Amino acid sequence: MSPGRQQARTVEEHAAAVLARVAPLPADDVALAALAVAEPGRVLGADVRAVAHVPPFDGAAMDGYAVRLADLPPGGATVTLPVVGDARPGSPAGDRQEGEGAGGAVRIMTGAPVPAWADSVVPVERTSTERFVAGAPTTEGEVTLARQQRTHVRHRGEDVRPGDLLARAGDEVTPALVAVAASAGLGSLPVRRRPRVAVLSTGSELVPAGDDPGAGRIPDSNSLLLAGLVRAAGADVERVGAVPDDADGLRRALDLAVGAPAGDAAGRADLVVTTGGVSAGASDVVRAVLAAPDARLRDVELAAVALRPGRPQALARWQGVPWVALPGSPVSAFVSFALFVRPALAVLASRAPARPVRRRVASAWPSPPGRVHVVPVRTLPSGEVERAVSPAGAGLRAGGPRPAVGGHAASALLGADALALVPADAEKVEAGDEVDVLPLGGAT
Ligand SMILES: Nc1nc2c(c(=O)[nH]1)N[C@H]1C(S)=C(S)[C@@H](COP(=O)(O)OP(=O)(O)OC[C@H]3O[C@@H](n4cnc5c(N)ncnc54)[C@H](O)[C@@H]3O)O[C@H]1N2
Ligand code: MOO
Repeated sequence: MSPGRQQARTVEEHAAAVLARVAPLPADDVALAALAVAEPGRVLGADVRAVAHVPPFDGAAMDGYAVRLADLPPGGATVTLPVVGDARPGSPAGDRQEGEGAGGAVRIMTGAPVPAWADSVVPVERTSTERFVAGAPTTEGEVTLARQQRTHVRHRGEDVRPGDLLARAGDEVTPALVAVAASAGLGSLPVRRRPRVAVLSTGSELVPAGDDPGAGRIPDSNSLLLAGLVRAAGADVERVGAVPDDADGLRRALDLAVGAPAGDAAGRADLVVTTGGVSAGASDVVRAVLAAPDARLRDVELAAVALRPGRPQALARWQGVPWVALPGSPVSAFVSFALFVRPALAVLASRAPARPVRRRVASAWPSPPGRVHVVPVRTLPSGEVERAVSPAGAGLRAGGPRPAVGGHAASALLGADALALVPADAEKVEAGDEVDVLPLGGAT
């Protein structure tokens, strides 16, 4: 289609068009220590299998004496055995001759290898010694003990064996997986690179947050919003900030945003997300850049999506990097991120995307038909949802009892934990209706 014409689309069609532009990133081996300390939430690029036995040897599960069951009388009668040695954690069981000490008792601490001839550990509190004194030399020459019900030996490989599946491709790396992988002989895991996302907002009215805006200007909130949402979705963010409505300025900012020159994958963005400038205005700079031929620009799609808020959308590639252009109104940008960008980040990272769930509505709200109406909601303790308002109720001021609606009324997001997706043909939402709700997973 010609880049000047908007294509009418459903939400699903536009989401599919975004996903068609991204693919899972490659996986690299990353050291377990780095995953534990600095890289939470990475996703596996391949199945993970154990390479070693856990436990790696037969070891004591109790502090006590390692003995041979055959040397203890059945029926609970006691026997006195000579103490023939010590086995401490970290000392190899193999440093004694095979069979050396057999018929005696070896003082053994939890985690130490059990001598090859022994098959049972009697806890110290069940013996004549009663207790070991930490740090003190152990000198007793003999010990009186009896056969126990349990052997208190952890057997080699009883938990994990080489080749056992520990986690599947697509699973998130958790602290427990890092720990179990370490025990099972691995030093690293194959994880997908985190997506790198460049975000920038467009608009000559924008000033950096905290600056005095002056007449007719407003603080740039979208580049902060997008940066935070990208981070919350587990990707790395490069925030370029706000760019005025000047086509050449936007082209330069896009060059900066995509990063290193084509061909140098390291440091290059995987996705560029912009806000603003996609509707029909004379100063809509994204539209202007998308309409003019440029060797850096490819695969332009302008879409009018049946979505409220968030109708005007655009897609392209800049220097080969997928570019998702969202509308500028803050709630429109938020909703568009949840519906179109977050799923793309899930594909890049090889994660399962967030799926809508069905929720009952606690109290009615109006819903203009014609487009999918996305409503910030909060979940009540009962599991029902109600329309979100800001903590101060500020959104309620505009039209009496009804919250202010539309792409500009962002304060309702402060009270939201999910987005209700009301179908395009619904004229109202009544208490007791069930609606699809997309959980925000803490990312608002
Ligand atoms: N004639 C038409 N006008 C508009 C249409 C249309 O179809 N025909 N669509 C409307 C809809 S729907 C939306 S949504 C907006 C989206 O327009 P743009 O993407 O071009 O966004 P802007 O015009 O740049 O900004 C819209 C609004 O949001 C404020 N804004 C923009 N960027 C930021 C930012 N970084 N931080 C805070 N606020 C921002 C901006 O000042 C405007 O108030 O177009 C409608 N118009
Ligand atoms: O669709 Mo606009 O995104 O109404 O606010």
